[in-house]
Amino acid sequence: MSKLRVAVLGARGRIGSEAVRAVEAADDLELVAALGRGDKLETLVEAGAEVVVELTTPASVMGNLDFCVRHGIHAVVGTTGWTDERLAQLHTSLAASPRTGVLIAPNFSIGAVLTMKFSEAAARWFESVEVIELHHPGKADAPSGTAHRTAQLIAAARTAAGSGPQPDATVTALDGARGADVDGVPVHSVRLRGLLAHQEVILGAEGETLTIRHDSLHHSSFMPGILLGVRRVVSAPGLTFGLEHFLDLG
Ligand SMILES: NC(=O)C1=CN([C@@H]2O[C@H](COP(=O)(O)OP(=O)(O)OC[C@H]3O[C@@H](n4cnc5c(N)ncnc54)[C@H](OP(=O)(O)O)[C@@H]3O)[C@@H](O)[C@H]2O)C=CC1
Ligand SMILES: O=C(O)C1=N[C@H](C(=O)O)C[C@H](O)C1
Repeated sequence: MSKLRVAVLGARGRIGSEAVRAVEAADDLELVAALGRGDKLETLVEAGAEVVVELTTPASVMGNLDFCVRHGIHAVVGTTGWTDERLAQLHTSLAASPRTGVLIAPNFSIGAVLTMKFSEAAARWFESVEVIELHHPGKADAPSGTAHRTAQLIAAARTAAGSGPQPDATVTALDGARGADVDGVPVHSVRLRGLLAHQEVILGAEGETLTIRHDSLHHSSFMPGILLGVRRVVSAPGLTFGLEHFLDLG
């Protein structure tokens, strides 16, 4: 059986360099290009890449995806910074290339995907909920894409359940003390030497709290999800948002 031809964009970065090693180690995949900033995207076409793994920066991802989609190259995207406007732009590009698949995964680790699922399921049962994400100090964006998505899912679940606004009697606060407001859910970002990628969702009701915590201790935690995405995206045309759509979570 022929191997799937895979390229990595952001190949010299923290997660990109790990992805290069993971693709090289997979028997059914062939690494045909490993590009960093300044390298020509045309190399992807010359190398015959069928799938690109996009792990760059929010400033680069849209241009890279536009090129891939125009050339019918499927993409597995871990880069953060997704807004409704950006997703709408991507939908428009994909409409002109209907056989191309793009997976955007706010987080490729199974534990993080489950954290989002569990938080969404728990949200309706608790009056209060806050998200704390903790990352290495080299991270460019805050809050993390995972925390943003988690808060959106929690907020949607609360709305669907008819939950009211969260109790909070704060009258005065220093700027930032109550975190960022994502659809009514406070999200707090910690940047600390020694950490990699961690998240806690704390839910509270009268007399009890529930804490759902996930820790990525090494970039290897993201690799099974990236490889699954690469193998599945070739037969999933259009936009898939979230790795959970490629997992059988019951
Ligand atoms: N979904 C998930 O599970 C995960 C997502 N991420 C996300 O992935 C992204 C990268 O994270 P991380 O590896 O830590 O960041 P790094 O800064 O370590 O890596 C990004 C790399 O992309 C390169 N780059 C920038 N622009 C381009 C371009 N146009 N073409 C090719 N390469 C480019 C950078 O080069 P230079 O250094 O020269 O600027 C750098 O080497 C972030 O958005 C992060 O949040 C990270 C981990 C897991
Ligand atoms: O930059 C990182 O490191 C990570 N980015 C993603 C995010 O913003 O959620 C995924 C994971 O948290 C690691």
